[in-house]
Amino acid sequence: MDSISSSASISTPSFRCFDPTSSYPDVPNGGRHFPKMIPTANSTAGDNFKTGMGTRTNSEPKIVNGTAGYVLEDVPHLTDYIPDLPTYPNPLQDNPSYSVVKQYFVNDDDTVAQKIVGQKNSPRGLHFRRAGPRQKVYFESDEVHACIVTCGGLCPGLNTVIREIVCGLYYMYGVHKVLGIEGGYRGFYARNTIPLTPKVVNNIHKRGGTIIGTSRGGHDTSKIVDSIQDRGINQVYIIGGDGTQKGASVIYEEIRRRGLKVVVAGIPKTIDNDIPVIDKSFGFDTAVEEAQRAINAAHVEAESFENGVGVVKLMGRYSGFIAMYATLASRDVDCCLIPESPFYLEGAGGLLEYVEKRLKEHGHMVIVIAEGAGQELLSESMRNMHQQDASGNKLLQDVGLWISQKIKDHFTKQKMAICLKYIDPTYMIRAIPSNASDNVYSTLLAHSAIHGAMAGYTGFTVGPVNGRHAYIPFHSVTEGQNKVVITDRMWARLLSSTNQPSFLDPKDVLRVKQEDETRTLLTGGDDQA
Ligand SMILES: Nc1ncnc2c1ncn2[C@@H]1O[C@H](COP(=O)(O)OP(=O)(O)OP(=O)(O)O)[C@@H](O)[C@H]1O
Ligand SMILES: O=P(O)(O)OC[C@H]1O[C@](O)(CO)[C@@H](O)[C@@H]1O
Ligand SMILES: [Mg+2]
Repeated sequence: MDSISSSASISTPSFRCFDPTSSYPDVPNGGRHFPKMIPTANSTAGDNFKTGMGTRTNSEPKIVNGTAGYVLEDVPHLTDYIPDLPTYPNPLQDNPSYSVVKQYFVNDDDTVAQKIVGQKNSPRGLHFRRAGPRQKVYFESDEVHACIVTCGGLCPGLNTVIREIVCGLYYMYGVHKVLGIEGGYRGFYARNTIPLTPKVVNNIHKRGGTIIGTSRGGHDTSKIVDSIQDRGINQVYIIGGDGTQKGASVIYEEIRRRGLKVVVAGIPKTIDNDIPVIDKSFGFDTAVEEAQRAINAAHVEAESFENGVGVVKLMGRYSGFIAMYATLASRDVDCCLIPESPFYLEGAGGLLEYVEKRLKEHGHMVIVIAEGAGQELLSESMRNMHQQDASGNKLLQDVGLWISQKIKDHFTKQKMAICLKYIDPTYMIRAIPSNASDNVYSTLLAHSAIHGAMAGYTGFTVGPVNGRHAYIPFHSVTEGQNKVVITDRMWARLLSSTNQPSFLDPKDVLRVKQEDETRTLLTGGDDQA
């Protein structure tokens, strides 16, 4: 990367740090004491955010500009705020399994492009630091005290990620101290910890759920970092969705503010596949596969009865990827409804007209609906717009029940007998163990996170970008949401496979296209294949 010049916005140390284990009576914090910090000249840079300890300062994004429109969105490193840290040779170089690999270590300058489709004169665009083992590490094996926490909803593969962090640290880096934090973020200060060894985690990948438990809500940054500091933890692996990664980001900022040699590594989890930048989230494939079983049941029921209608509700709060992929894979679905594509019931081109047409032509039909679809149509009485869960996520009404009732009411009025079966497999598709490909994917995620942490990178989420694993700054994955783009080819494929109406008039199509163009310009990413 000789041609690359650093821009002025590269973050520089905000604090000089002292021994994290010592305490100073002159730094009060609710009766506890933290290592003394000396703010440096640029410690006021960045945006302010509030936590339990008052107004704090966010570190700035690390942006590196190169030639021909090359931009690197880099991740923080411990040496950004703790200069002169000693380094050690990577123990992997003596590992018999890995020493045979030609060029095992990743070149420090390697980056991964977010946009891989280009034209002759198009700018090179956004890049992320390539994940993988480095020649030098910033921790000695017996110095590492790692912890793992899982937050948010369940997802197939959670146990595999936990297993592979424990085994990877143990077998690749000789790290023997790993703690499981019980019950999500609040577990740091309100629950017990579980020592995790390769023996404890040996068989857990065959089970659904998470052996260390999870929760929503309960994110008290100060208490979490106090607990990290008190326990002498110096590598924090945080597995969770968009909310969790936001939580990880503020934990990282607080750790940095205190000047601690503690890395924070996020592993993105969400069966909804709604985390931006990364290709796909782990557990998604498994969930889609399981959803097929529900669709299959709905189809068998529907085709066995006169005017049979099968309705299947699948997860997907804001993003309809599970519904879209399950529909495309199944080929038995006549209509797929997702949050990104508004629809209407009555009148010409509406859903009820389509159901009637389909029943008259085929005698049966299957509808797949994502839980977040059509929420705006639910009547006021059914809506609970202001209800939220413990993490502040909007609570949704059961759109599957609602749409089933609307279809029944319509055909009662038409005096046409139908036989409707509603299947709600919601939790079944996320409470199962991961399939083979998600197991392998989860293993790679865990390994990428470990390599990054050992190499001193921090404040990052790991994930594949165009097939290559990369370290991605938290803000890149928390500032947006991955959604089905209904003007891209994948949704068109779906429409052509189901033959359903698009429910859009030409004006809507134009508006949606314009929104998508703005999105592509802002993110610099490619359209959905
Ligand atoms: N803005 C935020 N700042 C700090 N912590 C947050 C924030 N949003 C959510 N969290 C914390 O992250 C944890 C998980 O959040 P949430 O319940 O939204 O699940 P998630 O990680 O988004 O996963 P899922 O995909 O299941 O929704 C909770 O403990 C919550 O308190
Ligand atoms: O009932 P819970 O645990 O809040 O989870 C439901 C939500 O979790 C998700 O699966 C995301 O993890 C959403 O699709 C769904 O709305
Ligand atoms: Mg979420």
